[in-house]
Amino acid sequence: MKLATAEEMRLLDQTAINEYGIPGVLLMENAGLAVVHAIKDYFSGPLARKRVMVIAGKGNNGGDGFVVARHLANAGCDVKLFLLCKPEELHGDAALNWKIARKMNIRYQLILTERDLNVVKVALMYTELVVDGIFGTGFQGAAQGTIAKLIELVNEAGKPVISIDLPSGMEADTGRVNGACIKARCTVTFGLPKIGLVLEPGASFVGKMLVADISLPQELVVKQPLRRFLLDQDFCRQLLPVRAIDSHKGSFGHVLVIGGAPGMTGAVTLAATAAVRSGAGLVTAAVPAGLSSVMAMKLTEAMSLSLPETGSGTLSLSALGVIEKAAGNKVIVLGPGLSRQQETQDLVRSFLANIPCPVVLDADGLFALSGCQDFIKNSSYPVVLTPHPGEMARLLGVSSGEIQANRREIVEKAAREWQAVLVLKGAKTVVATPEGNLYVNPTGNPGMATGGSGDVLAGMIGALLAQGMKAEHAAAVAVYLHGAAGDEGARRGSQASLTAGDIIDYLPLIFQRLEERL
Ligand SMILES: NC(=O)C1=CN([C@@H]2O[C@H](COP(=O)(O)OP(=O)(O)OC[C@H]3O[C@@H](n4cnc5c(N)ncnc54)[C@H](O)[C@@H]3O)[C@@H](O)[C@H]2O)[C@H](O)CC1
Ligand SMILES: [K+]
Repeated sequence: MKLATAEEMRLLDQTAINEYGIPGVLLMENAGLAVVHAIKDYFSGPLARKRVMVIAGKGNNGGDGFVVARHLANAGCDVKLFLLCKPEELHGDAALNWKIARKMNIRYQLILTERDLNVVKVALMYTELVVDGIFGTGFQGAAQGTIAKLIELVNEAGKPVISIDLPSGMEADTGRVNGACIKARCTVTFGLPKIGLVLEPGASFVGKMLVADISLPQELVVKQPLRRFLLDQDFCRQLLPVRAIDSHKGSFGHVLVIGGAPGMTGAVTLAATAAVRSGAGLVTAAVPAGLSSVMAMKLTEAMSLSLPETGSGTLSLSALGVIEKAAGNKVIVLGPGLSRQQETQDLVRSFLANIPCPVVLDADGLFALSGCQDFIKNSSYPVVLTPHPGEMARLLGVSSGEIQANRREIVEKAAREWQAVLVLKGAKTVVATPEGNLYVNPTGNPGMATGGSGDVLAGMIGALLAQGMKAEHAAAVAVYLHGAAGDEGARRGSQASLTAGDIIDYLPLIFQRLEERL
């Protein structure tokens, strides 16, 4: 599903109005009607005598609210309209709909100062539903003063809220919530979902997201050069490699997982097993020589390869020659359980200086990347980086908090500068590409914050890459399936008890769902 920024939505609006001659007031009417439809669904019955509060701001989001108030009044609702500005501050289509609401004698109250909030407190006690038309895509920064206090009152009252276009108090383009924000039961967004609705923390204020058609010409929406997408099953289904009837092992590529260190064989095992379970034709786990017998015990479908090791049993610099020789026609997953031993880190940097095949760089492999991101820029093979916020923070020399507060901007900028596909893990993992595409993943749950989960993802990305998928698609589909498998595991067990191995165990079921209807 395509995602839009506030500016992209405004341009769509303006083009619909200026080139197709669709009056803005018609778009507003359709927006309001879509919200009324959601209200009817909420009450699942006639609206007569239902007590509904409509809170309207001074922009067109408020204008949508006036349309809602009008239709609810017509349906016999007991509507209370609260306006958060002086009527003379309204303009355009919002002012027009305000005048109509006034002509219909819809009761209203101006909420201009904190003193006026007492009326809101009483109304909240009696209302059955609140409609939030305070702020939409025009909102920036943080709600202040009386409006901030009003939002807090609404949230404290605990009554169900339907938000118009966006929960008021969050930013459309980032999902940032810098202060008070409406906690909605449902958000009716118009035309296309705004990016902020699917990024944390904003996504947690949205409730159920409904995308309403407000009669923007579909051909206009389709031809818009929008490059951000919310991942879904259909998107992944159409990208999954088809397994031709006359396929053989070689048809589905070879993943070479390189990593492991004393006491850290589990990471390589998980990555290799996940690659097998994600459709790779062949998988090899390349580990320090001292661990190869352990790996041979732990792996069945995957092969193991002994590499030269340091005195402390980690991969040595002299493994580079073996790796480069083995790299032909493979995809390398470099990092699981690698360790941060100095010589092993030097090995990674030497490898990155002359990348011999598509590579997924994860975990301690990312640790070595710090300071030599430029190596990647010159790679003639695709590179996928899979940092969690802490690893990204170290690569950029900022705090994890800084990363989490600016996930989208940071990941898009880094993908462009480093010329790599960047998977920034965390709640609502985002995948960014050097060309400026962005994929937001809705699957996954906090139970997946468990040791080995990242190794599984790295192996899955490697497997889809090995099957010939474009790097950005391999990363996006793997992220979606990884989260879906984790959701299945949490649903059938619990988030707390979910293990990385569980994620692998549910991959067959998740792939089966994708393969249906192929
Ligand atoms: N195609 C569509 O998507 C349509 C959308 N519609 C609705 O229009 C709004 C966008 O309207 P706009 O007037 O541009 O912005 P808002 O209503 O969000 O107005 C916000 C208002 O508040 C001011 N403001 C911004 N930040 C703050 C702040 N931190 N504190 C206080 N005030 C703030 C800002 O200056 C604006 O004036 C969209 O969301 C839809 O609901 C159309 O109705 C139909 C087509
Ligand atoms: K709103």
